[in-house]
Parts: sequence; C-alpha cells; structure tokens
Amino acid sequence: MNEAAPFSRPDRSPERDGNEGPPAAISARGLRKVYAPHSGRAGGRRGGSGKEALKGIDLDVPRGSFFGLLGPNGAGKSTFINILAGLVIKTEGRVTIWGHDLDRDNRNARASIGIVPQELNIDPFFTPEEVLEFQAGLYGVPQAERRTAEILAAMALSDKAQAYARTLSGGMRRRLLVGKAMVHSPPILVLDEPTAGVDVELRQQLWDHVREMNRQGVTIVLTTHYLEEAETLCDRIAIINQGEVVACDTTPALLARLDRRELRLVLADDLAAVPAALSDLDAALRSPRELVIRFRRSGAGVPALLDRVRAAGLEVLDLTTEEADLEDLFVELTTAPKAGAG
Ligand SMILES: Nc1ncnc2c1ncn2[C@@H]1O[C@H](COP(=O)(O)OP(=O)(O)OP(=O)(O)O)[C@@H](O)[C@H]1O
Repeated sequence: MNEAAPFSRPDRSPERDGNEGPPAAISARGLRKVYAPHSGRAGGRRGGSGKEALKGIDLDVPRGSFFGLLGPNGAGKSTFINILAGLVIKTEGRVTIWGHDLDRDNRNARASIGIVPQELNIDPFFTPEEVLEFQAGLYGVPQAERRTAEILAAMALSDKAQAYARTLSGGMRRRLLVGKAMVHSPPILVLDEPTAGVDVELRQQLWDHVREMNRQGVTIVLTTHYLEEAETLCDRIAIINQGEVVACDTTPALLARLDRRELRLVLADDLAAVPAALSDLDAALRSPRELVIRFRRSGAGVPALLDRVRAAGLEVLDLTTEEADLEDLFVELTTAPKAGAG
C-alpha cells in the first residue's frame, strides 16, 4: 500500500529541458495585489481603498528547491499562490514561472506548475482514475502520454482507482489532489497548506511522496503554518506577513538566527530603569524586580552576563534561561520592523 513508487521521468518532465531550466523556478518582482473593497471575502472591508494583500513583493524560488512559504493567517500566502494558479489577477508587478512570463506567455507558465489547493474538493461521484483522466484531458495531455496508473501507484491509490472519491479518507483525497496536480508533469508543484486535517501517519506518507518528487528534480513550494514542518522539509524558507516578505533565507541560515537565549533575573531590589552600565545589552525590565537580558548563545555566556549584572551593583536572587525556537523567530520577524531582524 505504501510503496512510494517514484514518478518515472516522462518527456514532459523538468529534465526535458536537459536540467537547464531557469535558475528561478518562480520569480516575482514588485508583485502587488489590492482586492477591490467589495470583492466578497467575509469580513472584507467596505468602502475605502480595498485590501492590499501583497505590497510589492520580490521573491525567487530556486529551481529544484523545497521552498517553504510561511506566514500567519491573512499574510498573503493564498493570494500569492492563487496568482500563480491564475485564480487571482495581480494588480501590479511581474511573475515568471519556469521562465515564462505570466502575462505574456500564460499558457506555458500555467503548464509549468501544478497546484494542490487547500480545500479537498473532489467530485464525490468520480473515481480517482476518472479524476486524473479528466484533468489530463483538461491539460491536453495526449492519451499516449498519460500516466494515470503510474500516478495512482505513486500516490498509493492503485487499489482505490475505481472507488468513488466520496469513499476515500482525507489523506487519500489529499494524495489524489497531489496526483491531479502532477498529470501534466509540471516541473513545479505547489502545495497550499497540504497537511491541515491530515493525521500524523498520512502526513508522513504524503511527505515521503513529495520528497521523492523533489529528489527527482521537481521544485516544491509549500505553504504552511507549521514551522516544524517547514524546518524539517524545506531547504529554503520565506516568511511573509501582512503582504510583505520579512525574511527569505536558507533554512540553516534562518535557524542560525535562533542563536538567541533569554536570561531572566529576579532581583533583590526594585529598579526604576535598566542601569546605564548595562545599556549596551539587550536588557529590559519586565517588572521592577525582573530583568530580562536577551543574548546570543554563541556570544558571551551566562557567567559573563552575571558578572556584568553584579558589577552594576545588582543582587540576583534567582535566574532562569530560555532558548528561542522558530516560533520566537517568527514572532520576532512578524512583529518587529524589518530592519535589524538579525
Ligand atoms: N477575495 C478577497 N477579497 C478581499 N480581501 C481578500 C480576499 N482574499 C483575501 N483577502 C484578504 O487579503 C489578505 C491576505 O489573504 P490571504 O488569503 O492571501 O492570506 P493567507 O496568508 O493565505 O492566509 P491563510 O493562512 O488564512 O490562508 C487578508 O487580509 C484577506 O482578508
């Protein structure tokens, strides 16, 4: 059942280009989207100038990468994906998909990307086989080039080929949607929040499949709220907030920023302000007797900091330290001004 048969490499796959695709699988420059004031989303603002969901973002997804697009609710992730999918019309800016300009060469741009939507909407009376065949027809894939059985096997759905979609579990439907996005063998696969509502075991299976595709050269873009998911899967992560890219780096470089720790000191006496002698530190009073110092693990250690605190004339009654995690970085990047995020 879970034989993760890899996709074979048909003519229409990335290597069709002799591995010489563009350096950026997806490239956006100055991409802006303003939704009209009455464009329908619940809670959409009335009157005024509309909602600016993307504020002129620049983003490159390197060819062959496993790219994570992270952001809180309403950050603009779906808007970005929907522009790629042709479901939302951008207001301004330029997008290329596999080197094809979305405006000037829409057909090739669209043919270069497969998108797995957030919603599990599959016609309940279609079988997986029919779903894939229908999609292949939609993309004009000739009969001789269709890979329905192969895709079903790769998605561990061979034994469900003839079952009504309504009888499939959530995880199976999700895999069917991944298969559906791959019928035209696009070199880029985008997964929009693919693991929402998928249980842990099936999530793992899904990732095994997607990883295998990535190993074979398919560029993967994943949007998620789950930081750990992005951390384990993605080699590059962009963090988007309120329509802006607030960080974009390799996963190790982003993780290196987690070099932060926090030292919390309970003091014997009340303080009105952080002593001038400690003003070069990233220190703040959380209450008159609670001093918090943020520091880099790779820099001065706790003993050196304690020496500084004592030298400033403070008596310490108790102390605790806390490690930062990706969640902290995320909060920091999405609440602080962009500059100085390192
Ligand atoms: N059709 C629409 N009309 C008006 N505003 C919209 C529309 N679609 C999205 N928005 C607004 O644009 C902003 C970005 O929304 P978007 O769905 O792209 O965010 P997201 O990062 O995908 O969030 P989520 O993780 O919740 O899917 C939000 O403020 C949202 O309310």
